[in-house]
Amino acid sequence: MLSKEIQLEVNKGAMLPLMEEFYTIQGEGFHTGTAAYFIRIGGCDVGCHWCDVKESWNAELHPPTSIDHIVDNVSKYADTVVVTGGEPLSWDMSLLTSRLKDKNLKVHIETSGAYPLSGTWDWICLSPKKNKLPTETVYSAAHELKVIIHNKHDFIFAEEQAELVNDKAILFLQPEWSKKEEMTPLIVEYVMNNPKWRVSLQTHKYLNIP
Ligand SMILES: C[S@@+](CC[C@H](N)C(=O)[O-])C[C@H]1O[C@@H](n2cnc3c(N)ncnc32)[C@H](O)[C@@H]1O
Ligand SMILES: Nc1nc2[nH]cc(C(=O)O)c2c(=O)[nH]1
Ligand code: SF4
Ligand SMILES: [Mg+2]
Repeated sequence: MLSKEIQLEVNKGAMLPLMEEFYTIQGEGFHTGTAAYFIRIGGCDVGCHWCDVKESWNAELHPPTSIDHIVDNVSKYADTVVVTGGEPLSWDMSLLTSRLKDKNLKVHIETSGAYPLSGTWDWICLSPKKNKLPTETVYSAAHELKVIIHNKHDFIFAEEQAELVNDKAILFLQPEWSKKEEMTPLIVEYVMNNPKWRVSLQTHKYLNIP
């Protein structure tokens, strides 16, 4: 249990349950191949059975960390920071993103969109999940839509989500890692037949980097 004082700071978004931070190459989606500093915030109740960071789900396992501390570390590295999780929109992202913007950083988010949008973002990657669908605020602001393909039905889900996202969003299909041998060839064929979509791979996993 957090003390009342710390809980208040977390509620304001002045402290956040930080799981890990690392400097790496963005592995997925539109910005694949570019250097970025990742901040992974704990806490997610969406429950994707194939999630590759289940250790992030329980926020209580990750120490509430002041955003000043988080921001001080970031600016030593690249000019782009990616906030991910867990589900970062479980928390109020306003204070964190405004501090990052004060440092002239480009601020990106990886989100399921399951909670209303908070914060100011240069790039929003929306990866919608069937279990807990995105809120309208995220559909309308997303810059890219990245749908994970774990089985054939996910192509139908992808088309439904493409109808709901704003029409400027760039559309990606990404194989679920444990099914990649089966799904990647289907994605390749699908994108050739439906060229409004692009392929996204988890390239960091092929490169053996974080
Ligand atoms: C771990 S999530 C954290 C951010 C947010 N909760 C979300 O789902 O967008 C980061 C990205 O990894 C993707 N992802 C998670 N597990 C995956 C897997 N097994 N295979 C492919 N992509 C995966 C998610 O869809 C999301 O785009
Ligand atoms: N290199 C690298 N790129 C990523 N893009 C999105 C990631 C995430 O977990 O949100 C991720 C990640 O964990 N590592
Ligand atoms: S929404 Fe993101 S962090 Fe949460 S379970 Fe799904 S993939 Fe994992
Ligand atoms: Mg990842």
